[in-house]
Amino acid sequence: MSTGSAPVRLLDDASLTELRHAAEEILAAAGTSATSPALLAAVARSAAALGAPIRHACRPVDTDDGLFVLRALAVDDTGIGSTPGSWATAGDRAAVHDIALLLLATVMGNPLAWEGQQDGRFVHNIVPSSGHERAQTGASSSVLLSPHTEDAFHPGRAHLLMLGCMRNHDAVATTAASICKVRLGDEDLAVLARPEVPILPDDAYAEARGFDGRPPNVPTLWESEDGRTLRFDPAYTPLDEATPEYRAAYRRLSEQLAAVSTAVSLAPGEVLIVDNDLVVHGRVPFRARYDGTDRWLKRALVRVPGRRTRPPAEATEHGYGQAAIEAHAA
Ligand SMILES: O=C(O)CCC(=O)C(=O)O
Ligand SMILES: [Fe+2]
Repeated sequence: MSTGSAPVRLLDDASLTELRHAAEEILAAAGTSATSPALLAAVARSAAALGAPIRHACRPVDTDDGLFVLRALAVDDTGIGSTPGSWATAGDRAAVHDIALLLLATVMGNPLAWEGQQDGRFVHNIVPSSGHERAQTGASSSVLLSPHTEDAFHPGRAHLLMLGCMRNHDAVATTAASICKVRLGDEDLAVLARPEVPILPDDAYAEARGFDGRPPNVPTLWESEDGRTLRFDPAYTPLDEATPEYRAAYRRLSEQLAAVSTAVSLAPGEVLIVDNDLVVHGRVPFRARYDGTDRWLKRALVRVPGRRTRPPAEATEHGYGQAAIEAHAA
């Protein structure tokens, strides 16, 4: 792993003021960043009125890194208050940043929420939580969060993942590895395009994990109309059910991804945008503080209308009974 030099996109002062005012106005009217039809309508209206420099900064990923960092609203470390001890107690803390993230997400595409995750909110709080130190979810800390496609178990998963940093005193890095940088032989590519094993719902989805339908087998890597696409989550893939040939190809893919992995240590106000079809992300281990000064990220998920990266067979998957909710009507 190397310390990354992620492409950085800046916003000029006028655009930052524009974004902040838009977010503050919506928050003042709604009084909360929790999901409501009125909030989503206000976000849609306001996002449509944002100026050209913001739109330009939100253009699609345009390098082989499959990601970029956007310097968005400055974060007032005192003003946002202490880091919540879990997503469940975060409520409306730093809500203006929730709405700014939702505005940017709406410029990039259509924000996505899950009925079974974080109360159906469109912006999630990612903080280390006591008792979850070793989990393979955003709430963990002391273990490596393995590289994964976000919500890989589901056909409605996001095209883009956004991680906005509120606080990160220990410079804990998010990891990212792009399939564009991986070199695999034709044989491995062909093997990994076969649907041989399922990807099971991760621990953040209690209800989906109890779903009693048969898990569909899915490909790991394929060529789509819009290029090579990856769907990868080794921590939730029962590889022992795959053929030795598949396991070997999967191992080579994992090794290659590890070799090209970069570390992005976000500073407050920075938003990491990851293309979820090209890049797997994770996080290095760290020691949680549990004193109100812990690392704190805001996460948004985005569907990009018109993307042709998903195989037609995904349309028949049950998604383990989980409903993906899009913020704005198509
Ligand atoms: O904490 C991080 O840097 C990434 C966590 C993660 O995988 C996520 O929020 O989806
Ligand atoms: Fe993730």
